[in-house]
Amino acid sequence: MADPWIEAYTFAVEIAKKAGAEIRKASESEIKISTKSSTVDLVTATDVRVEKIIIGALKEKFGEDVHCFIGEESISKKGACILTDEPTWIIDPVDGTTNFVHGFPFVAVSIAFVVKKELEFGVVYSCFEDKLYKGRKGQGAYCDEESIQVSDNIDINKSVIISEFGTDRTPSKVKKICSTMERILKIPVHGIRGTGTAATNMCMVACGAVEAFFEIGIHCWDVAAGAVIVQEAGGVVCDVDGGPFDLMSRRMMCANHIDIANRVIKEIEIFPSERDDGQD
Ligand SMILES: O=P(O)(O)O[C@H]1[C@H](O)[C@@H](O)[C@H](O)[C@@H](O)[C@@H]1O
Ligand SMILES: [Mg+2]
Repeated sequence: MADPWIEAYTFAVEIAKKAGAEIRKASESEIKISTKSSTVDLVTATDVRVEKIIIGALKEKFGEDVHCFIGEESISKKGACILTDEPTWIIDPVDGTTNFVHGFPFVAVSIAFVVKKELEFGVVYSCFEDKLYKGRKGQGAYCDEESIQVSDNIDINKSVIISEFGTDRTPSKVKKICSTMERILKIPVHGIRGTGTAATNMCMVACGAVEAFFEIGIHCWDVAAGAVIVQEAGGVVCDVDGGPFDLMSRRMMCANHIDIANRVIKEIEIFPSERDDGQD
């Protein structure tokens, strides 16, 4: 059967690259910064503008009301995001806004497409590295035109794990994150890393540079595209308690192998995080 979403997939790649070029250009001028949920949750005029460019281009290509959209910058103004069975684009125009503001060169455009609540494809463009990662359900994962696979190492003592501190500085949460990091270091693992963008972190798992990445407090737009890419590269995506991955839960673990995921999960001190869809 012909792929019903091939045109959307191809266009997502095109528009991610265009968006990335806008971000690179914007990094050469003064960056206008504001804050969202906390004083360290940054947003710039570029985040808002690039999201408008992406959604505008998708509407022009596929029709104004044909698809639904969950975009980081449009949703954060409206509140909860509701995922329906309709074809839905999930967009993070600038994943790694703090990096963008500081000139730390890991910033990604993340675009995913979901139909009947199932991820169809994901595109992550790491725009300063000029690397385009993509994954299409059942058709593999690629970095530029090269097929990518997760690491085949299943020895936790020889692994590198990614996690992030996020933007919520509630003391009890920060304590749990630090304690989790300490427990993972003591396994011991070869190291803990973090690029400051969830989308890129997931691509690091997908291409075998690290064994696992997890975070509590991320949003659906940070991880939707990366989730398809990791799965299509042969990895696993699940909840931080080992249960099924839930796009709206703000919790995500991905790994090259379920055994690595489960070993790391043993050390994670879970803390509560409000869901993206506002449900309990
Ligand atoms: O840069 P944004 O799009 O805000 O996303 C980041 C997120 O806010 C942080 O919680 C994570 O730690 C980063 O890895 C993000 O990807
Ligand atoms: Mg993000």
